[in-house]
Amino acid sequence: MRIDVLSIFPEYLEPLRLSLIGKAVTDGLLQLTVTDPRAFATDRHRTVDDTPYGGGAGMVMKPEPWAQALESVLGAQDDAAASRPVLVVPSPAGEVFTQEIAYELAAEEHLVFACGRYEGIDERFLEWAGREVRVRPLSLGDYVLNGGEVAVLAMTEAVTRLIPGVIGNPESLAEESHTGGLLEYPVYTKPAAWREREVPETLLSGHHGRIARWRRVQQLARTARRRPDMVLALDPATLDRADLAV
Ligand SMILES: NC(=O)c1ccno1
Repeated sequence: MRIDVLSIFPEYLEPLRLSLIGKAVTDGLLQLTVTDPRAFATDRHRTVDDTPYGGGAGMVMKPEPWAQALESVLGAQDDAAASRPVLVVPSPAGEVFTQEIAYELAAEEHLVFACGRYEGIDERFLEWAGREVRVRPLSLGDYVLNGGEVAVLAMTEAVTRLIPGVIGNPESLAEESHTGGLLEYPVYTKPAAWREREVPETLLSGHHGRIARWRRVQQLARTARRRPDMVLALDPATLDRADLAV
């Protein structure tokens, strides 16, 4: 997978060089670049924003530096790419990013993230880009950040960890929250007794069937308590008779 990030604060993306994502790059599982649209601003002050037409507070990012920054990374892509890249635009006005979308994006060959700032990027840039790429405004949630960089860090981690070979043990992906429509069960490790608190005895039983059942019940109960919306969205076909007895 190739990921290109467009940001006027490239240093914000340095954490992507660390840990599992950094290792995915060194292992050749991920190509990662960061491009600053300010490099394509032609005036003496390298201006990338201006006042909004129609008035209003704040500044809007000018389309031309973004268009040239996008052209520079599309020009560098492997022409053999089977499908058009996805341009993810982090925005509070976007579709809410979910684990399901993370899996969708992890299946793509080429992602470009455009980290807008201020009041956003001139809409004509997104319309123009739509000729070459699939534009996808995405939001981390119903709140507003100062820019897209923090969202890109989160989305990039959520996506790249799903790329085969990035996570050491792919089985650990199978029982995570939001996989299968439920939140994950509580986890425990040594010591068995800690500050007068014991590990649930089922987990010490060695009885795999009982342990699996206990975990499933915990998932259902935790999801019902914390995210009743997810329970309502469950596909009844994924529930078995024992689940309905919870
Ligand atoms: N909610 C978000 O993802 C966001 C991105 C930029 N500002 O807010």
